[in-house]
Amino acid sequence: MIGRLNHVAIAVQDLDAACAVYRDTLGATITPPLPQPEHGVTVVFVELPNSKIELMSPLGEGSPIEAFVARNPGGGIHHVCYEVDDILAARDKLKADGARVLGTGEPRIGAHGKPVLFLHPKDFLGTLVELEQV
Ligand SMILES: C[C@@H](C(=O)O)C(=O)SCCNC(=O)CCNC(=O)[C@H](O)C(C)(C)COP(=O)(O)OP(=O)(O)OC[C@H]1O[C@@H](n2cnc3c(N)ncnc32)[C@H](O)[C@@H]1OP(=O)(O)O
Ligand SMILES: [Co+2]
Repeated sequence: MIGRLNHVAIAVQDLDAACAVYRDTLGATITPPLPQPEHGVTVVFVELPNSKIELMSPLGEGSPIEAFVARNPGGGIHHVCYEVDDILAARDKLKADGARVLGTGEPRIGAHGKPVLFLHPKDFLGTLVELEQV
């Protein structure tokens, strides 16, 4: 069901400092910061030849990454995002298998303008999983 790895996300408190690490120290190409108010984060993508790293910091009140960043003040890997062809079919299969789909259970538009859903980390080996329909 899952296809390519779309991105690995790293949550940080200070997005500028995180960008400096990837741009200046690691020599990567990064995109400009993109506020995602519906998701409560500001994101920057690090463009790699075979995938992407999503650097993100909390935006606004009640950000879903607030608690994670408080627990990991120096930053930490937050989620992995896999591509799927049909996000509703994937969701329905996962729900039937007992996986917890987060939020309302309805896909929302993510940072790439495509529908995304999140799956509870406790159901996937301690790793928060994002699905993106491509
Ligand atoms: C823009 C878009 C895009 O790419 O297009 C994005 O990525 S937006 C990316 C931001 N959006 C999201 O993450 C949306 C989905 N996420 C959520 O709804 C939330 O972050 C939850 C996954 C429900 C966690 O929320 P929160 O940390 O407030 O809950 P909590 O403190 O009660 O944590 C419950 C348990 O889950 C664990 N836990 C929490 N976040 C975790 C994570 N990222 N990875 C692994 N485990 C995690 C906690 O340690 C805790 O375990 P213990 O009970 O053992 O202590
Ligand atoms: Co993401």
